Amino acid sequence: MADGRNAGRVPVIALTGHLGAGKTSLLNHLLRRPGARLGVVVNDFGVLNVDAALVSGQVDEAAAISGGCVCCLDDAGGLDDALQRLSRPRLRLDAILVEASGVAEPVTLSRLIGGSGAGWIRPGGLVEVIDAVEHFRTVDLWPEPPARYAAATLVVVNKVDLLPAAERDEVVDRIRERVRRRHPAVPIVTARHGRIDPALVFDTAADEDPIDELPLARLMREQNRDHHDHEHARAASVELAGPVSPSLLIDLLEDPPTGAYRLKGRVRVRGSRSEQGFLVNVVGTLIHVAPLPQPPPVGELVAIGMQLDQPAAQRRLDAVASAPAAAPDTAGLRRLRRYRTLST
Ligand SMILES: Nc1nc2c(ncn2[C@@H]2O[C@H](COP(=O)(O)OP(=O)(O)OP(=O)(O)O)[C@@H](O)[C@H]2O)c(=O)[nH]1
Repeated sequence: MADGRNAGRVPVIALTGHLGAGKTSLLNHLLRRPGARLGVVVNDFGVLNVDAALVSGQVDEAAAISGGCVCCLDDAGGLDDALQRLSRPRLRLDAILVEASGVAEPVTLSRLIGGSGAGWIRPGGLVEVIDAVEHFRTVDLWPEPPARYAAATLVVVNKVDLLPAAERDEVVDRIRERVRRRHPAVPIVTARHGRIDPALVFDTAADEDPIDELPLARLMREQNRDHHDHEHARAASVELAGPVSPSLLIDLLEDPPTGAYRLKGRVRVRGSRSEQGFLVNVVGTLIHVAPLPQPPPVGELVAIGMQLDQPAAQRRLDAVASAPAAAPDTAGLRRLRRYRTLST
């Protein structure tokens, strides 16, 4: 999605989890992924605990919040300032990652990001990292599952390598069951050292991206080609040669294909006078619709998820691509504009 950088707001993704759950490991893993320009906000008293080479190579500007936990600051001024700085268009970031301190409250943090008036950003999801070994001793201690599960758009059950092999499935199932009780639809993946597929979290460069735009990315991509350290997400995509039906598009955004964690696209719709372009993004239940300066000559829709039912997702995307959109669909346009208004 080459012009997404210029047209869309920068997604802000929060990484939360109890002390020592593996947030920094997950952050480092994401930063190691070539092909994305990332900004990082940590509220760890200014200590950016990532490899210095990675920071200088891939992160354009790191903003650190001092003064403790972001969600405890009176006016969240620290977070807003950091997001303001990192979302400046000249940085052309693909995503901003906020690593919360181990005591941050995910529900509050998610509200702070969602309600932030800072810069050109949009909420990009909240990844809750769970320590599979310590979880029932530290976080999930009461009969009711913790409220923090409800704020997550993705749950990563980390440190599964430290569970005795004979107990692994049982413990992971128990965590899954507790999370599901609070948040039935949230995707849950397991990981070692936070190694999840970065495609779940942000857009990464495709092999066909121009070499001079992302030289470092290309280099690392080539180096990493045969080095698979995580399970890959599945994806389905479709090219949109013509305008789409806004009603069908919104139906898709509100009820994504089974197993789709992210859905994104650039589309053209027919208005009463002219065609308009929109950038759409779904993460979990977050829907974001932004106008594009120009309708894209050719659009696309992409669905991504670890447990994506790929053939079913392909059928849903193909249905949007092939449905006739000859006449302006007034009711659909109204629904699309409502999301656009909610997204600003
Ligand atoms: N064996 C194993 N160790 C892990 C895994 N993930 C993280 N660790 C280790 O656990 C420790 C804590 O991991 P971090 O990534 O620093 O955790 P954190 O959530 O950022 O910690 P705080 O910032 O202190 O809250 C580090 O020593 C990691 O190397 C994992 O999946 N397996």
